[in-house]
Amino acid sequence: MTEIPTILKKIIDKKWQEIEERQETISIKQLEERFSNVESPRGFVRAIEKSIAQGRSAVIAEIKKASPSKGILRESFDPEQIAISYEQAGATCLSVLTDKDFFMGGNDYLREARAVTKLPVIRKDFIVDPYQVYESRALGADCILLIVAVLDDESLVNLNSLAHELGMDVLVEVHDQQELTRALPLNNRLIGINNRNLHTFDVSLDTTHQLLGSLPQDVIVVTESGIHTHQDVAAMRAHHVNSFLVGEAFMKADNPGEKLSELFSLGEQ
Ligand SMILES: O=C(O)c1ccccc1NCC(=O)[C@H](O)[C@H](O)COP(=O)(O)O
Repeated sequence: MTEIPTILKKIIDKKWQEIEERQETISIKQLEERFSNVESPRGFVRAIEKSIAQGRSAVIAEIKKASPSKGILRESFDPEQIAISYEQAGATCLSVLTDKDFFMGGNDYLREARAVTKLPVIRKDFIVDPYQVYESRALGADCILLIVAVLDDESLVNLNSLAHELGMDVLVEVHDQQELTRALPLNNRLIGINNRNLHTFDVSLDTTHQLLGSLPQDVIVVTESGIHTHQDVAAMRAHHVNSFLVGEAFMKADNPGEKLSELFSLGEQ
């Protein structure tokens, strides 16, 4: 029987094509030459540590116009305005989707959002090749996402080391025990537990609750996807999960920043 590719496989196939095309336009050497024109990374992990030390939830507020599972999330989409509203509402960091084909994102959105705030920004994309790590740094990203499900062990180690060498932080994302076992030897400070199964799109917050017991004390857990209510936030905080990556709930609100304040009551913690 022919294997039916999941959306994740389609995304990764398309990524390799995109990388090939971009390399023809601009080389790694040229990307490196751009580093001097972008501000040094802002300290993504440091900002999260600071929020947690102050007893606040560290909210990584996402800017995404669309997603494969939900289609268009927000018709009126202005990354600069959204970024400003998140910063005013007390977000700790920003997450900007740069994938164009499946999320209607863009590299310019990252540049624009970062330029109008002081917040550290993660480039939310599907990173599979060193070229994209250089590109992320040249864009001004403060952190990159590495999704364990789409990387073999060697690539995971190499991409993680390269990002750190270039001064960026890394959010290593897992969804199950097997992926977590592969992620732990990296000794990364930040581990994201994605509550969304990227093959089926099923979302369950139990994913975070179930994996928590397998994490060392010194790891900061970021719970990702499917956070919509006060109860969702409270259940995580009750288990000492204080870092949240939230997209859809904010993107569907008239005012994303107001929704952030309402969901996290940041002034009151
Ligand atoms: O969201 C999708 O449909 C999706 C499909 C395939 C790969 C990744 C996908 N999403 C990335 C994310 O996990 C979310 O953007 C992020 O965690 C925020 O989730 P949410 O708050 O549920 O928008």
